[in-house]
Amino acid sequence: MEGLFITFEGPEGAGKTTILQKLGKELQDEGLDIVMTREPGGIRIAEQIREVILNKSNTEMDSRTEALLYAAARRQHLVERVLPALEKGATVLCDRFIDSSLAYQGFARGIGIDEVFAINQFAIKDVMPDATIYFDVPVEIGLQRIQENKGREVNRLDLEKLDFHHRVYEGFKLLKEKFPNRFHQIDASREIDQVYQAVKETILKIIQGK
Ligand SMILES: Nc1ncnc2c1ncn2[C@@H]1O[C@H](COP(=O)(O)OP(=O)(O)OP(=O)(O)O)[C@@H](O)[C@H]1O
Ligand SMILES: Cc1cn([C@H]2C[C@H](O)[C@@H](COP(=O)(O)O)O2)c(=O)[nH]c1=O
Repeated sequence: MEGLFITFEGPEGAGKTTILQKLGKELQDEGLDIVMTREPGGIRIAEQIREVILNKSNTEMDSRTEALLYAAARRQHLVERVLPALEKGATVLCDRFIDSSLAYQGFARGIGIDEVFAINQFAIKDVMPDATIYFDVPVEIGLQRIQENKGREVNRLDLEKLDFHHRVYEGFKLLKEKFPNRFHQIDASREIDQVYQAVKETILKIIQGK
């Protein structure tokens, strides 16, 4: 049996983690086989790589090193967590995946979307998401939300200049155009309950249409 691989993508503070956790739990309570996970991280080795990438003191990190570390964490997480879940027929909800690398490292860092796609092909072979829930929110609103979230630790990428975050947003816009069938855009600037309902309806349709 083959499961469904659904990724959540978008700029900082869009609400991906909050909605993924709440919806995943609700769907589990309804009896669906849901696996919730995140990138970079989700399993021990990838969490260790996450610490290296996001550590605020690693300011000297080269962009290509950064791209390779994300791809390495992705490979390990895919093999250890995502593929076994898909093989047993689960629906995997994953907080970020390859599109974040394409938007952040490929576009915003300026390495190039095609080049970053190529190193990720080495990591993921042909495993792409079945669907991507894209949380569309203006950069300033997302950044304000994370500033107001006092429980969240500020990481190295949060500290990038506003211009970088605008390029990330532009990068995601290009990806929406490149993958129109896979990307399901949600207006994430709305009240959290409205965003939640929209994401839930979208995901249920995807699961029912499987
Ligand atoms: N629609 C919303 N309206 C207002 N606040 C929101 C909304 N969605 C999420 N938040 C709040 O914004 C903050 C960031 O949310 P969350 O961590 O879910 O975003 P994220 O997309 O996972 O961010 P990042 O990728 O930067 O970690 C949290 O404090 C959360 O409670
Ligand atoms: C997977 C992935 C992530 N990033 C960036 C995006 C965020 O700034 C951090 C992850 O933090 P979060 O709070 O868990 O969202 O990493 C990236 O630049 N490239 C990637 O491939």
